[in-house]
Amino acid sequence: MKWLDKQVLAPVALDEAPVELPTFEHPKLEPEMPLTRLKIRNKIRGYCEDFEIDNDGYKRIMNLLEHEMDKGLGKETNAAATIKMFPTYVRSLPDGSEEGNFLALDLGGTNFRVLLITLHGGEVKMESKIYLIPQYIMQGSGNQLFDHLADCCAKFMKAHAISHLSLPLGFTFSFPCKQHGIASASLQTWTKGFKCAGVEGEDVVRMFHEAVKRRKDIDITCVAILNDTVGTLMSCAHDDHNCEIGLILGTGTNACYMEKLDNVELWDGDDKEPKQVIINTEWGAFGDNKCLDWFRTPYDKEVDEFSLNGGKQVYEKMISGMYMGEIARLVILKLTQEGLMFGGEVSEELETRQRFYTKYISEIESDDEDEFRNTKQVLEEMGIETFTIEDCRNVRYVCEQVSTRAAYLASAGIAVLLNKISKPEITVAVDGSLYKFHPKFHDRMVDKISTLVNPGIKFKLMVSHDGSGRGAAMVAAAVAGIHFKNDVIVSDS
Ligand SMILES: Nc1ncnc2c1ncn2[C@@H]1O[C@H](COP(=O)(O)OP(=O)(O)OP(=O)(O)O)[C@@H](O)[C@H]1O
Repeated sequence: MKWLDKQVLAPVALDEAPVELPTFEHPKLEPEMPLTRLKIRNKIRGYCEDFEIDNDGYKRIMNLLEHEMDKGLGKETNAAATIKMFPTYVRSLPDGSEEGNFLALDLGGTNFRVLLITLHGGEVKMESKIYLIPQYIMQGSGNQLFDHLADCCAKFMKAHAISHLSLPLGFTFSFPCKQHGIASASLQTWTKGFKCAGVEGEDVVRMFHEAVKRRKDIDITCVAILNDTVGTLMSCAHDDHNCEIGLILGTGTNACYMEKLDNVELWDGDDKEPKQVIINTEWGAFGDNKCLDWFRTPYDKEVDEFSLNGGKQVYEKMISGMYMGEIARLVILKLTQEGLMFGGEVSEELETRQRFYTKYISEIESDDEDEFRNTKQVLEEMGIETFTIEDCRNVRYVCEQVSTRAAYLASAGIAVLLNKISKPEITVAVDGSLYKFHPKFHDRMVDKISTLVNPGIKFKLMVSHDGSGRGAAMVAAAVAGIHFKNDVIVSDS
């Protein structure tokens, strides 16, 4: 085993100035702790203190976010707004009586899925298959991407012996899009590692239909395009009628909510009842106008600099799974280079971009503090030859700082939406691996939202299972006219 059982202190270069005894609560300090370790912890805290934002700071972030959202909703101000607040053309929520067979596609992050969904008597049956999108396609041409999607659909339909059927399809496409109707959306900008040429500004439903036509062996009509936040909200609202917010905390982050039509100056659809529409906020772009620069750390700036979309998705880059591990890696690397961890020995893996996976943060924060079994495993995987229990404690501290800020930033966003909706009881549907697998994300969010939300609003965060598939089928059901019970579930412009 490479880690050291004994508390061997790493040789560190420290100045000899008198050290003030720390008063901080975490990491817990044993009274007999050697002074050198206190000094190291003090220094590590110094490097991490920019991740700590007090409640006044979070309230300031909320004010900024609300201001940006209002700009996004306003007719005159939308063009210059960073948060686009796209109306989705989904006007009301499912009631469980939707019926039929549907295809759904889910593209938006690490995987592409094709699903066959049956809605019947409030029950949902699903069969699905995940298909990889190779890196060369993620960053190739648009036609290549859509040909690949159509190819996966054809393979799936063949495998399920449904190639001869013409089923309605709901397409969950989780990138910032301006919708022109329920089945028409132009991509505004690629995010989350995608960069296919010739798609930005184009209608992605049209491009998908063209790819289907090019191959001639399948007949698919996309009747609805939606974002994964909308799918998440629809899927959860099927079971919980207080659900009015959809939140994604996965590769990226985004949220949608039900807004009154009166507040949506950009609305160009009909004004039938219910006078409301789901707004896809695309809040990941919050901060792209530099309004959050007052608390961004040098690590955030470096992550941005080395991303495919520099200067964009600033809020997303401080919250979501695609970036969180990388932020932690940069902090740990810096601390090691400063001689504060691992005896100053930097491994090749620690120097490699994207090598410290966000799932490591979940594993490390799940650890039993006496043993640090997961942390030791992660450090071994990171090629760290020699480390102490104190190093494990400090690595965990860094992970906690990075992930807590992410949870609190997402909480500030949710508090803004809860205050906007302002109903006595509101459920927030949440999906995404970061939220589902991080051991403390949910609890930290509940704590922080409780301190930030207006009094009199009760909220619940609820995991929404497979929203991208189920939600897409529910919207498709409404559009395809198979569901007749509701007057209007969606409306086309
Ligand atoms: N155990 C884990 N703990 C925390 N984060 C994780 C874990 N496993 C995966 N992730 C992060 O979650 C992201 C994947 O999210 P998800 O599985 O929700 O899929 P996605 O559809 O790609 O995301 P999105 O909905 O944002 O497009 C990865 O970027 C990864 O960093």
